[in-house]
Amino acid sequence: MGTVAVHGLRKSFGKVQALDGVTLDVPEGSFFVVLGPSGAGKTTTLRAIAGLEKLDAGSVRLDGRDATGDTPAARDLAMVFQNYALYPRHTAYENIASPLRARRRSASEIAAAVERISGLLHIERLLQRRPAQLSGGEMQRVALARALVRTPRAFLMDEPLTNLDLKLRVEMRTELARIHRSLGATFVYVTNDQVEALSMADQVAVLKEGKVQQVGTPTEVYERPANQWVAGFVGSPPISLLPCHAEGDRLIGAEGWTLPRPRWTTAEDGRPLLLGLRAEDLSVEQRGDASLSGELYGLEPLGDRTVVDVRVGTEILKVKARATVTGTPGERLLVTVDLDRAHLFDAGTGLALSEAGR
Ligand SMILES: Nc1ncnc2c1ncn2[C@@H]1O[C@H](COP(=O)(O)OP(=O)(O)OP(=O)(O)O)[C@@H](O)[C@H]1O
Repeated sequence: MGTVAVHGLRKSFGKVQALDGVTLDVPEGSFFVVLGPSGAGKTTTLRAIAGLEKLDAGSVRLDGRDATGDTPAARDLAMVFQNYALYPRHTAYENIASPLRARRRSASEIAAAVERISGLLHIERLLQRRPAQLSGGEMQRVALARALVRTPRAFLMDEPLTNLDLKLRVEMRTELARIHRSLGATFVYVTNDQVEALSMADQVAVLKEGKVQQVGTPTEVYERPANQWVAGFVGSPPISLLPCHAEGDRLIGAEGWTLPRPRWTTAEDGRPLLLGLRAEDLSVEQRGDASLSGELYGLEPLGDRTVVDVRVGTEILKVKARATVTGTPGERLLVTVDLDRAHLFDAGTGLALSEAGR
């Protein structure tokens, strides 16, 4: 077992509404990521699940049973935090074994559990060392092993990779996803890093100002953002959003450009819209029927590719191009648009328009 479900969570701190009706359903065994910017209410959600936060309203169900009134201990959940201090005088083995010792497990049971988790984290060689004899990355693995050595109902993880350098963080992402598969346990993982979320999650819940904006697989959240805000938060470089409206079979930009109206959109003529274009759905190197005219604003070389900033009226469009692309600021450019992959949002509500016709 290991399902976690929260319904209508509300929590305020003074004037701040940290949670404003959060409802989530975490399936058993899933890697469920709660993604949102700083202050969105991610940690508060996790603490509510763990029983560490007194709620104003809402319920928490664990394995289908109401656990809203249960103590943290009775919930049988493991919290994994950003900072995990190891006991400096103890070896890695003793550190990893400590949660099981505290629960008075037998020596043979402890040895088997430590051996298993150390194997998964590739730290068997380090077990007799003390923290001072470990590198930062090795310490992080030992700390993770200590958190994962138990088999609670679910693991609640609060940005556990934040304090690592970029290289190690990328490595640990792959490791955590692999460990999740091996353990088959339920992970509820909080992060503000969209790459982390998209690369590890089975399901992503996007949170903003205490409200769930969208829940879906990483592909759904990226390819079918529920609203303009999710479209802007998920994806790098950020999606370009251009004010426009439909008129007959054309889209007319506020900046004066026109494009063929995408076949799938149902928007009525004249309604204020935002056209969302991701950098990889735009090109300055190919020619197509649907194009926008602009001028080169800047180049951002990223090694494997270059992001070309193109100014269309007062808007800057981000376009992914080959690393070798060149140009001079101010020169005229045509940006080809893949309208089948474009997004349209209601400019008033920010909600994505129905894509039933796609
Ligand atoms: N104990 C507290 N007292 C007062 N305000 C709090 C408290 N805990 C959280 N808040 C406020 O509630 C809001 C949500 O905080 P929370 O820590 O859940 O956000 P978060 O999404 O985890 O952010 P971060 O990514 O920065 O950790 C924030 O505005 C925060 O300032």
